[in-house]
Order: sequence, then structure tokens, then C-alpha cells
Amino acid sequence: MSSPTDRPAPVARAVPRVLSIAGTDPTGGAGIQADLKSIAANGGYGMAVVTALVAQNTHGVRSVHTPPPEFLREQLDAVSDDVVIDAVKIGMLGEAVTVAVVRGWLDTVRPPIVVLDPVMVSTSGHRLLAADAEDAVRRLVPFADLVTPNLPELAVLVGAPLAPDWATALEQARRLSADTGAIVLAKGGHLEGALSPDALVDASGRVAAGLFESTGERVATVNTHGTGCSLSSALATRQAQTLDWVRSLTLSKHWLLDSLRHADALEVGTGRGPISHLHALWSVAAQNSPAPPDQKAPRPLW
Ligand SMILES: Nc1ncnc2c1ncn2[C@@H]1O[C@H](COP(=O)(O)OP(=O)(O)OP(=O)(O)O)[C@@H](O)[C@H]1O
Ligand SMILES: Cc1ncc(CO)c(N)n1
Repeated sequence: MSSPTDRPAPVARAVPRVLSIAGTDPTGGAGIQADLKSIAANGGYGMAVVTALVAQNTHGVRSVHTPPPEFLREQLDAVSDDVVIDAVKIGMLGEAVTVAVVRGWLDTVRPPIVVLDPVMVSTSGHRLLAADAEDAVRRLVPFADLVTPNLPELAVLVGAPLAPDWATALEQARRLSADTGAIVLAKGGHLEGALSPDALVDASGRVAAGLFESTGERVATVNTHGTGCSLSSALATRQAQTLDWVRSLTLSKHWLLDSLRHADALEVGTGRGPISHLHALWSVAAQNSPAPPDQKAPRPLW
């Protein structure tokens, strides 16, 4: 079985080929659809393998359909048999058998950069990972370079109660990193307060002597659907460009905050809407759009 230490060293690439392995969101705010936009917005070429089809919108999850495991492996092999993969982002896995297929594929292909977003429960409270698959995800963590749990996911991964404050979250992240060898991005989106803290925690001290905190303002918006998916895809993309986790987090957070600031203008859905992944591209497109059509009355046809 592979581990982050027995894979080929990654090579920096201006436009990396980034594969998202995740579930879907037909409203485009989370899951694979968000990942593809996030990868593109951060300068990568996005590819996608679907683990689960999720009927959801900005209000919540209605139902989940899981394709057969053999078909998941066919999708994964179809990509890796043809394309050199610079980085992988793993999101919703859903079931233990899905975790096993992804783990088997990782062991065969050994992609140079792996980011694992251990998706467990949607913001609306719907399980996106079966309870009996939590252990399989825990055992998948050593196969990732970076794992990006929110606070409830961090608690499950270390088998502890939900961290009541940021200091306890950092302590749990340090424990997870020590136990698995992965770098942990602890995310404070679920805390309250004027700031939304995040931190790279690395028990082995490879990254910023063990701790790098990136604390940004908390944007006053309800439209935060898919922030975790979007951030982990941005991180996979930026790491494949820079080979530097601190720089990757700084670039990704800068983009995420701007995407949150532009979220309300999208007006997508009536619940917890998406962030504006492509706001920078759209402002350039608006500047380059043709002059409005001539407003003169149309010439009669006869
Ligand atoms: N209102 C906000 N303003 C600024 N940053 C935020 C806000 N909400 C979340 N974030 C940031 O978004 C990222 C994702 O954090 P969060 O803890 O919400 O993850 P998550 O629960 O996995 O996300 P998801 O909503 O996709 O399930 C973190 O960088 C966090 O700091
Ligand atoms: C497919 C999918 N992955 C992750 C999340 C969590 O944001 C979601 N709502 N849907």
C-alpha cells in the first residue's frame, strides 16, 4: 500500500491537471460542480469522477444514488489510463465500499498530490457518509498529503467530542496529524465571531515548523454552500502549481474570501446559496463584452 512518502515527487506545473473524486450537486454550489469551477478559477484543468449522485439544492439533500463500485473504478481507470494526474481532490465518498475502491485506485496510480476533504454531513444535517464508513475514511487519511476536516469531522476523525474553541481544534488537528502523517487543515467556518480561522497543522514540522494560521474576516453572508469543497479543490490546484502548502493556503483563502464577498450578487436559490467561484473571470468578461446593440427602432421588413 502507498503512503505519501513512497510516491514520485510532484513537479510544479503552470496549468495542473486536477482530478476531483466526489459527489454531485445539481445546483452547482457544492461537490463536483463546485470543484470544477474552483479548479478553473485557480488556474487548473479540472477533471471529475462521480462517487454519488445527490439530489440536493440550496435547502438541503433529498436523496442519494450510488453507482456500482465497478463503475466507479471504470471511471477512475478511464482517466488515469490516459491522462497524467498532477493532483487529486477527494470529497464525498458515501459508503465504505466506495472508500475501498478509491483507496485501491490510489494504491495503483499513486498520484503525486492528494487532498482529502472528509465529507460526512451536509450543512443541512443530511449524512453524506454512512456511519459504518467513518472508520474506512479514518484509515484513508494516511494516503492523503493534506486532510481538510471541518470541526465536526475533525472530532469524528480523532474520536473526541466536538472542539468547543479554536485552541482545542488545533490540539485535535495536531493529534490527527501525528497519528496519520498527513498535514491537517483545521477549518473554523463553524465557529462564531468576526474572524474565520484556518490553520495548517503538521506534527512532523515540515510545514511552517508545524503551524501556519490563516485567519480572515468572516464575510456576512448566508451563501456559504460548498465552501469546504471549493477550498479543498483550490488547495489541490495551487499545491500542484507551487509545491508549497503555505503559499497554496494563502492563495486559496484570498480567492475564497473574494468569492464569498461576491456570493450574494449571484441570487442562486432561496436557501444557503453558492459562492461566486468565477467572479474574477466575469469581471474581465464584462469589460470585454460588445457595446449594447443599437437602440434605434427596427427597420420595417416590407
Ligand atoms: N462566512 C464566512 N466568511 C469567511 N470565510 C468563511 C465563512 N464561512 C466559511 N468560511 C471559510 O470557508 C472554508 C470552509 O470552512 P467550513 O468550516 O465552513 O468547511 P465545511 O463545513 O467543510 O464547508 P461546507 O459548507 O462545504 O460543508 C474555511 O476556510 C472557512 O474559514
Ligand atoms: C456532493 C456534496 N459534497 C459535499 C457537500 C458538503 O458541502 C455537499 N453538500 N454535497
